[in-house]
Amino acid sequence: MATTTTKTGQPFDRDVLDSLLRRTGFYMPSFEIYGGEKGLFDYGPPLTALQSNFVDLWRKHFVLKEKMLEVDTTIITPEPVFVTSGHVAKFADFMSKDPKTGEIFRTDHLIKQVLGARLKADQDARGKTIEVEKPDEPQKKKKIKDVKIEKLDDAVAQEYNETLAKLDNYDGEGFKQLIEKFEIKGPTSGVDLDPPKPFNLMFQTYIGPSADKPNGYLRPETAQGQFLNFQKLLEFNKQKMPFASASIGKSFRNEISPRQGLLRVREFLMAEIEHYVDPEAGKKHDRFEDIKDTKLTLLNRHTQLAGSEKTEVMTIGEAVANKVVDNETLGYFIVRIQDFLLKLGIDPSKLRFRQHMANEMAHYAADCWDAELYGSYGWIECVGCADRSAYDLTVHMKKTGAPLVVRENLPEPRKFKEYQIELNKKKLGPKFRKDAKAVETAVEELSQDMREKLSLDLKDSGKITIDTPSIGNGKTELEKDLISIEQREVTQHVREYTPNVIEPSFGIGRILYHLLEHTFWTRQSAEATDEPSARNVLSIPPLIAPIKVLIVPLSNHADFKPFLRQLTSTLDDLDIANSIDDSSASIGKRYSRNDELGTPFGITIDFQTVKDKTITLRERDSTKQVRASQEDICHTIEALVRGRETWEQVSKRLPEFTSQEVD
Ligand SMILES: Nc1ncnc2c1ncn2[C@@H]1O[C@H](COP(=O)(O)OP(=O)(O)OP(=O)(O)O)[C@@H](O)[C@H]1O
Repeated sequence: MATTTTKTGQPFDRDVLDSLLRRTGFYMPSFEIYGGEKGLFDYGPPLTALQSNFVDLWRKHFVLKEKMLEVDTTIITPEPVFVTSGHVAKFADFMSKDPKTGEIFRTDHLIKQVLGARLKADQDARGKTIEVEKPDEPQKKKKIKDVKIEKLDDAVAQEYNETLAKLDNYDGEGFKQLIEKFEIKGPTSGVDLDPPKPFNLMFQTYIGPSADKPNGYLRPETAQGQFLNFQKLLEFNKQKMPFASASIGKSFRNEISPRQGLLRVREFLMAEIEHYVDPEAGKKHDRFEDIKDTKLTLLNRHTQLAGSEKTEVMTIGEAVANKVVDNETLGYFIVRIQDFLLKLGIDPSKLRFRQHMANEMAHYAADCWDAELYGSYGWIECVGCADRSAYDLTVHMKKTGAPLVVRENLPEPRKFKEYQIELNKKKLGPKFRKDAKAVETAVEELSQDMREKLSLDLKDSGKITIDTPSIGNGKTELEKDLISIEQREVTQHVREYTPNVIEPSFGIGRILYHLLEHTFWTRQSAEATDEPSARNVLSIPPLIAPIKVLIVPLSNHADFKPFLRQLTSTLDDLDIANSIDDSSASIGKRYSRNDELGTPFGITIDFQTVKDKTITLRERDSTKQVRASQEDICHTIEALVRGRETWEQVSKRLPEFTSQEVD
């Protein structure tokens, strides 16, 4: 477990938070009464409400503010879509099997765990001090290093750290070599592991009753559904570029070994944006100027490749100008992601953006940064922000023929020279028969540079050789009676291009779990009660707290009932989630239970209320209270929940109320 502290500087204890979350019904293992199923969790009322508030905030922050086109596409996806997108071939993690115990591990996680444990043992051995008596001064004790067998050679420890810093950069062969080099064995058996094998993470399924073999998948991301609707969305946007689509929905990944609670699950809610941008305009962003001075904590790929995790703080303006971040649009979204996470209540000191290393990125991606959050599981990717170039739209267009392109009328006709190819189809068909189409496609895909080179070859030798990976030995020869390549002047009135895509991709469960870790702390000064958990607090910001106000009557006295009814109905009318606790527990205990649920405000109704219609308002983190009329308190709560006023401002404006009875 990584070391982390709460906002008050106390060591964070994951077991305490976990037991709080389970006891108060934030989440529970799915199918628990059937024994449960790894990597599947149900959210109870507090976490479901928190998730809804997250989604609401996300829609306001991104979809509404950025005028995105939100879509809701299907989860069940026919196989050809994921064959074309490359997921069937490549959406895999490497797994290592222990031949003796049958246990299966995700290879990179196993290596990380083993090297991490060795480094920890090394640190313990180096840092541990034992006390020995100096023979000449028996009364004085001297601290010496306890050199244990676990202590690593300096060079080895450094190599371990360097390997861990760039672990995401390895593939199957690389992992195999690491396992051999570092002598990593089955953790329980101690025997050699089978060589790492790729395991595709998609769940396969049968669509319809007549399928005799699996013919579909549950989507592992929402992105493809958005890409396939590109043409319709562009039309909806009146052909105007740039624009973005967005989608919030469930995704599914058959994770090899889901062992990190809510962080690695097999079914999870994602929120994804696909922002389409003209690559020729340098991926500039209209509002970059507004955010260019925002500071970010960045861990770039060069630092990681040098075996270090040292971050640097710089403005996004500097990062883009120095090409640390590839372009303005990518930079704009990195800043908007940071703004969102901070609004949510993420601790800024536990947020960094890490750049992907070359091998870690999909081969088509131009640049990719993950928002990583720090917690008891170490640094964890919670939002990916990738420049996917034109890859997805291009492959789907090639496969289906659908014009997933932008066509723009040029203000002035554009004249330029290009190499054009003509094939003699009368001869091509009979010569290549079933392969003729593949040859034609390979020719059409030749770049202008290649066409120029081949036109010279054709002139010199009367024939050319092109790459045709799906035919014979992968090369095809074409003689000049089959093909001609000429440079011609072209006048263009309409420009046609495939947009590039910048994709911020949020895993909602991972962010929510970190929010809970970041906002959890234990109150030291509370009164002792007979509940062991009484002092735990979740300081979830009012904006997204599941319930905003708890209403507590001093007792069950009938005189309090009309006030309860009136208050709850006023708060309901203001759209402020509230609950009533009229149980017989002491007011202090009732508030403590709600501090654990992250409820930011509490209202007490007491005999003073009956006399003068005033009520008290308590703030969760400070436990301070103010007293005012019902109307004033309800509007104050509204201002606090909508972020129009802070508690500091309220506590200066309204008279403080002190009562031993309440906290
Ligand atoms: N198994 C999972 N459980 C929960 N959230 C997930 C899971 N896999 C991915 N996510 C979330 O979806 C986001 C986008 O997915 P992406 O494909 O970039 O993740 P990834 O790189 O595959 O993650 P990892 O390397 O941790 O498996 C991640 O940032 C994360 O928040």
